[in-house]
Amino acid sequence: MCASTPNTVPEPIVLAAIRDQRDRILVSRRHDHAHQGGLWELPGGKCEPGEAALAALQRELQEEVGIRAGSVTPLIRIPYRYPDREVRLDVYEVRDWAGEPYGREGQPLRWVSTTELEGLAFPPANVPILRALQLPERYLITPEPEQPDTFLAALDQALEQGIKLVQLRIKRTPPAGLVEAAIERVHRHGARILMNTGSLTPPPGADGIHLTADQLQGLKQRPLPAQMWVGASCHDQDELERAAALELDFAVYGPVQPTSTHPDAVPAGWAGFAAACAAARLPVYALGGMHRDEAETARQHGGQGIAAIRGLWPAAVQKEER
Ligand SMILES: Nc1nc2c([nH]c(=O)n2[C@@H]2O[C@H](COP(=O)(O)OP(=O)(O)OP(=O)(O)O)[C@@H](O)[C@H]2O)c(=O)[nH]1
Ligand SMILES: [Mg+2]
Repeated sequence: MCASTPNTVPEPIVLAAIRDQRDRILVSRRHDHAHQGGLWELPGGKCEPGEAALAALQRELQEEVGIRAGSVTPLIRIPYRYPDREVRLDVYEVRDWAGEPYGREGQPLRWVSTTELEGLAFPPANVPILRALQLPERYLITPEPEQPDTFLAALDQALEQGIKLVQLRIKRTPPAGLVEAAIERVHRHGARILMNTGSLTPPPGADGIHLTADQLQGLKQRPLPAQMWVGASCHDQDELERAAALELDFAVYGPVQPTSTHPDAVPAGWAGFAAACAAARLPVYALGGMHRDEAETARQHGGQGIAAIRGLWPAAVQKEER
């Protein structure tokens, strides 16, 4: 439900990220006189008192763009405080619908790729929503590279299986040429690669960095420009808040389930993960004991998807390396 009693802020808003088969998103332009007027937006609006979120979404879609949504899945929830109002944006992904969208209130509509979204002016609350639209459901973290050939073969296999975001996690000196070869392979598959090596400066060609929780603590500002991506590992609400305050692109949160790599850590469970995501102001991946097919579960709990080493690294090679 998106009901609110008179004294509970923020105001619940439902938004639709309508995605067509070419992976384009439908955006509309807000009327000049509206709150955040003149900016681009996702269709949607305020829940009426007592109205369930999905009912509100269907009503807003009918009123604003004249369609009826088919399958609807949660994408992200963003709490945001404007100087004059506080909102909670619940964004749902809509991949099929009945009717042909048109601006029923006379507003201009456009279908744009997730890259083109970057060039449009949206209300500031939408920044993490745009990132959520660009991020995949699975985030592969690589095991420490040992044998370059075996490592690169496994990486190829993971990419062939559809991995679109890779964290190259290297804690020791890597074999010569391995980083360059990994970057080349990732890009060949149209995927992105973030470095987790302790350095805040990515090597040429890499798409950004992934910060450890310790690195996150030490930072006063976002370490890279907006066109590169910065993710961070978080274990509690304070760290998630810090990652959002530094305007990072996403976080991983865990452990969500028990994991052999951190046997002493108390898992948050899915309920704990859901609570963390609900308060976070950026996309969050579930980490710790995740299996490849749990991305949907993570989504249902308000997450972006799953992050994993073992769960996403090709099994055959994992066995060889043991
Ligand atoms: N629809 C929409 N609203 C957004 C977005 N981002 C964002 O911060 N908002 C804020 O969410 C609030 C709700 O927006 P709305 O104006 O669409 O509400 P509504 O359709 O019920 O309109 P109404 O008040 O004319 O009935 C506004 O304060 C708006 O600034 C967005 O992407 N789409
Ligand atoms: Mg609206």
